Amino acid sequence: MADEPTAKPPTVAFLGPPGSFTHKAALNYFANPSAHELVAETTIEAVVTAVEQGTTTFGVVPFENSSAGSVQPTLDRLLLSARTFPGRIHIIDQYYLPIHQCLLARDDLLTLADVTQVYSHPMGFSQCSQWLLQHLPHAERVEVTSTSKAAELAALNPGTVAIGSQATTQLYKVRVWLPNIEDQSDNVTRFFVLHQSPGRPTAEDRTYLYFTLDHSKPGSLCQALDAFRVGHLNLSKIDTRPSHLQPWHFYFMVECDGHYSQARVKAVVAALQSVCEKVGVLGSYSSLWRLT
Ligand SMILES: O=C(O)C(=O)C[C@]1(C(=O)O)C=C[C@@H](O)C=C1
Repeated sequence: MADEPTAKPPTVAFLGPPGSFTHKAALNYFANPSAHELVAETTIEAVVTAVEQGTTTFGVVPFENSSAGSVQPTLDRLLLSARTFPGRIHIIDQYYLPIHQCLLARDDLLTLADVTQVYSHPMGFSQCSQWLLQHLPHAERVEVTSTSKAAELAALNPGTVAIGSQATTQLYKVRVWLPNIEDQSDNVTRFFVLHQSPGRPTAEDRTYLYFTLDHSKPGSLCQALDAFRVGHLNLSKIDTRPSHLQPWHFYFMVECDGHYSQARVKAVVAALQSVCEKVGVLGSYSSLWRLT
């Protein structure tokens, strides 16, 4: 008798290659390894595309870091998705991961003076900028798509090092030369979990949304922000990103209290719609700090 086809587990796309901090966040969040298949993508944009096109069930992307700020490729790609395919992608949860950066090197590199190039993700460089100025001012910085890609390259190229996670030492031929080189020891990155269906309300939620307005009208931003004051929704984050529609035109990306399914959030979104050119909701998720 032919074997029954076994149901494939849900897939989770993450910024790869394996050994990135996003990989660690995905492993921690989807803690039961046999219930999910983790799939490495080469860029943050590719993770979002996979969720958008339904080739993966979930996606995990870095959103912001406590010392380096917002992860702009994530903001821009989420914005593009919301504008091109409104409602296709939802942020359904957040996850916080402490980030400890290591200087990673091959076994044959013995003094810092011999380092010619340092590979890392732009956020890795930003989190270690003081350390780099002090210890490797002479080395060229080469930005790559992730800290695990950096480790992979440092393993292959003599004279180079990487800034990244200790986890890469089990995957690539690099060792931890120096641990904890981040400028702030309480360095934390917040990640978003993406899915095609919205998340259910919990006891305390936050909503991430965007709007744009007439930049030539005095007080238009004030009017938009006033909708949150009137609706008693606290704001926890605000960014501006270029709209790419015309020069010097921006989208505002805002995180506020509440779940989009609640009347109080819907009322604020309706108020925004009456004063803004465009408004969109990117998702609602628990405001709980889940940290390991
Ligand atoms: O390069 C990685 O390892 C990533 O997972 C990306 C990323 C980021 O974009 O912030 C994630 C966590 C750290 O803040 C550094 C880099």
